[in-house]
Order: sequence, then C-alpha cells, then structure tokens
Amino acid sequence: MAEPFPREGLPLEEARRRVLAAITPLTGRERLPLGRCLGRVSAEPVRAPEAVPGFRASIMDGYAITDAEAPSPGRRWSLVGRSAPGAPYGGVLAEGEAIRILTGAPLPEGAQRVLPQELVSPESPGAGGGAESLRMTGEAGPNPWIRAPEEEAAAGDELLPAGVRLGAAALGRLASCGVASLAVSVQPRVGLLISGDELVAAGAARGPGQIWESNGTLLRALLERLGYPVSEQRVVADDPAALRQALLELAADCDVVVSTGGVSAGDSDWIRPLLAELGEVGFWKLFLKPGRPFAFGRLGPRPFFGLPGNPVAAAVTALQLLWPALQQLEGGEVVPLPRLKVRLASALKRGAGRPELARARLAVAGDGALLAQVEGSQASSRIGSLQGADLLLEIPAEAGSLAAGTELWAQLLRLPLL
Ligand SMILES: Nc1nc2c(c(=O)[nH]1)N[C@H]1C(S)=C(S)[C@@H](COP(=O)(O)OP(=O)(O)OC[C@H]3O[C@@H](n4cnc5c(N)ncnc54)[C@H](O)[C@@H]3O)O[C@H]1N2
Ligand code: MOO
Repeated sequence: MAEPFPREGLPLEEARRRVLAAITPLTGRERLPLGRCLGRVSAEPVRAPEAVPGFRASIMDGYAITDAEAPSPGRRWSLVGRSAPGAPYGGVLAEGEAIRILTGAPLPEGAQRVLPQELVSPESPGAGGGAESLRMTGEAGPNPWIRAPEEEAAAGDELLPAGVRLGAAALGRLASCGVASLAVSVQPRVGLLISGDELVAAGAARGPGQIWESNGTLLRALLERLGYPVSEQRVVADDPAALRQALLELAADCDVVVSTGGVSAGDSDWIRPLLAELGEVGFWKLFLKPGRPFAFGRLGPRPFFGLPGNPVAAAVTALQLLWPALQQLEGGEVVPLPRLKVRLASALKRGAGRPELARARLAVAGDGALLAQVEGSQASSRIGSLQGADLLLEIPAEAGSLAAGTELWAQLLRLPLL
C-alpha cells in the first residue's frame, strides 16, 4: 500500500498546511464579563456604543478661555467658575472670561483653549473688591490642549473585529468605551494522554530503568501559557487495551486529543495502529529534528495529535503544529511566532540530515546585531535545552557544521504583552 506521506517525513510547512486544512473551528460562543476575557477570542465585532470621551476635555490643569489664538503675555481674564472631572461648569463662557479647569474635565461651551497653569498667575481682587482675575505671564504655544470628543472612538466605530485574541490593551479599551461584557468563542477542551511503561510520577521511588514523568508537566504548563489549559489527562502504560480505552474516553469528552510517546516504530508503540483503528492517520513522521515521529489524524471526529515521547520533540511539535490548530479550533486568527534573522554567536557542530529547530538564547551585540547562542547538547531527550530558550533557530536540512556569524532565520519564543 502506498504511504500517504514521503518516507523521510513531511516538511513542517506542509504538515502545518495539512493540519490546518483538516481543522474546522468550533462554533460555540459564550458571553463573559471583561474580567474573564483575557486571552479569549472575540466571537463577533464589537462597536463603540457612544463616542469616547464624548465631550471636549482638558488635557492640562489650567484655565479655559474663549480665545482661538494664543494670547499674548499681559492679557487678563476674569475668573467666573470651575470645571472638574465629573463636575462640569454649567455656564457658557464669554469673551474675557476664564474658568479654572482640571485635566480630564469638560470644556464649557464657548471655550476654545486651555492655558496650562504654568503660563498664568491668578490675581486676587484688590481692596475695592471685584472678581478674581487671571493674568498671562508666560508664552502660549499653538496647542489648545483640548482632547476631541471622539479621540478614542466615535459612536459605532468598530473597536474590535471578530476572531481577535484579547489582550490587556483591547480589554482596557473596551472598558473605556463602556463595554462590560462580550461574546467570545468557546475554548477547545484538550485531552492529554501520556503513555509509557517506564514512567513514574516525580517524587515517587524509581525502579530499574524507570524515569520520572515530565511531559505531562511540560506540556500542561506550555499549553496553559498558550491559553489552552488541559482539561483531562490520563497516564497509561504501553498496553493497547488500556490505551484504546483512554483514547476513546478522551475523544468522547474533549475537542482535541493529544498524546505523547509510543508514536515511533518500536514494538510497544501503539499510538499509530490505534489511531488507524479508531479513526484515521492523516500523516505520520515529520522531516524535522526534533520531532520526527509525530502523527496527526482523527479519532472519530476529533483531531488527534500524537506527539513524540522525547520531551523536547513533544514541546517543539506542540508549538509548531498543535498550537496553530488550537488557535484555529477556537476560531481565532492563527498567529505564528515572529521570525527574525540572527547570527550564530559561536560555531555550531552538526551533521546534515533533517531540518532542525535548535534552541538558542537571544543576545544583542554592542552594535545592536542579534546573536543566537546555542548552549549544550541539542538531544531531544534533554529538557535543559529548552530552559531559557528565546529562539528556535531554523537550520536547513543540508547545513553541516556552521561557522560563527552564520545568518539564520529564527522563531522568537515570545507572546504579546498587551
Ligand atoms: N528505529 C527508530 N527508532 C526511533 C526513531 C526512528 O525514526 N526509528 N525515532 C526516534 C526519535 S527521533 C524519537 S523523538 C523517539 C520518539 O519515540 P516515541 O514517540 O515512540 O516515544 P517513546 O519511545 O515512548 O519515548 C521516547 C523517549 O522519551 C521518553 N519519554 C516518553 N514519554 C515521556 C514522558 N511522559 N516524560 C518523560 N519522558 C518521556 C522515553 O522514556 C524515551 O526515552 O523515537 C526514536 N526512535
Ligand atoms: O525527533 Mo526525535 O525528537 O529527533 O529525537
């Protein structure tokens, strides 16, 4: 039977294309208060209900006057009132009059300019009584220091399209425009299956040849950081009946099923035959280091990701293939990691073979050039190679050892702050 994939494995780009082509976004949505929307995806466009700020507001603490042009030093006004944030001056300002105004307070009708208080000096009425007055002592510039009523938004402006991941800035802006809640897409429920006869929980005593289970902790934390907490997890031995049972349960309860381990070609690697039995193998094997034994397919109707058992390979393929799929399942834009060009800080010994995503630290040289520092073994079993990594260096398949200074593309392991 012809294999539906090249023998050496699928190039990463092609694998990502096939994964995304097979993923249909979930249709559910829910309305949540803003405080619970961080990291979620907008399910519909949001428009400003009203203009914001909605009135002309002072940008400075000072005095509002009717003068359109900057007044000259020595000019005087009589002080007739005050406008504070939330306590506007009710009257109409006339020529020759000024009011005290605070930052953020509404300008009264007739006012055309605010004089920052540093430019004027108030004068008390003399012995004969009369109004308090104001005298121009400084040199006014052209800025009238007035914030336009529609500076942030006009009524009906689109504040946000559908399909956008909500960060602090978007949520803050929605609040500033009076929006209290919003419709967001439901999140995919992620089921995680961890398999391996050799695995014991961290903290438990190890028998001969046993290792402490780490992929559960690693993947759960990574997925949580990406905004997709794992909703169910099973740890199962390399036993086909137990694995079949766990896969069926996870597929029943979750929108996407992810496994780690048991996906290469050994005689206790059950994931692929079980996927073929319970659903369909879309493709198996990537032309990638780390991450060659990777399976994608369907478990019944659910997308399935068989990540390798080696921890680094599991984390890298989760970032490269599972994360885009989760973004698409949620109905959001699939946002790739930013790519940039960096130079190797030191020579890198390697053999040509598979395209590699090497873990590196980002350093900035004195002249501002971006440098990649690859430290220690890049074995896919060594989780330490992920620790502190800022970059995944994209090393082409045909590249052998690389000299210091070699320019390479790299993916920046950073999420947006705002
Ligand atoms: N003949 C071949 N052998 C292997 C190939 C191959 O192409 N031909 N590929 C190698 C590569 S590359 C990788 S990566 C591994 C992945 O194999 P599996 O996905 O089947 O994973 P396992 O064999 O179950 O485990 C590999 C390794 O990782 C450890 N492991 C597994 N699960 C966990 C866990 N939850 N926490 C911590 N460590 C875990 C496991 O003990 C093994 O050491 O296959 C190569 N072999
Ligand atoms: O793909 Mo494996 O992760 O190279 O060791």
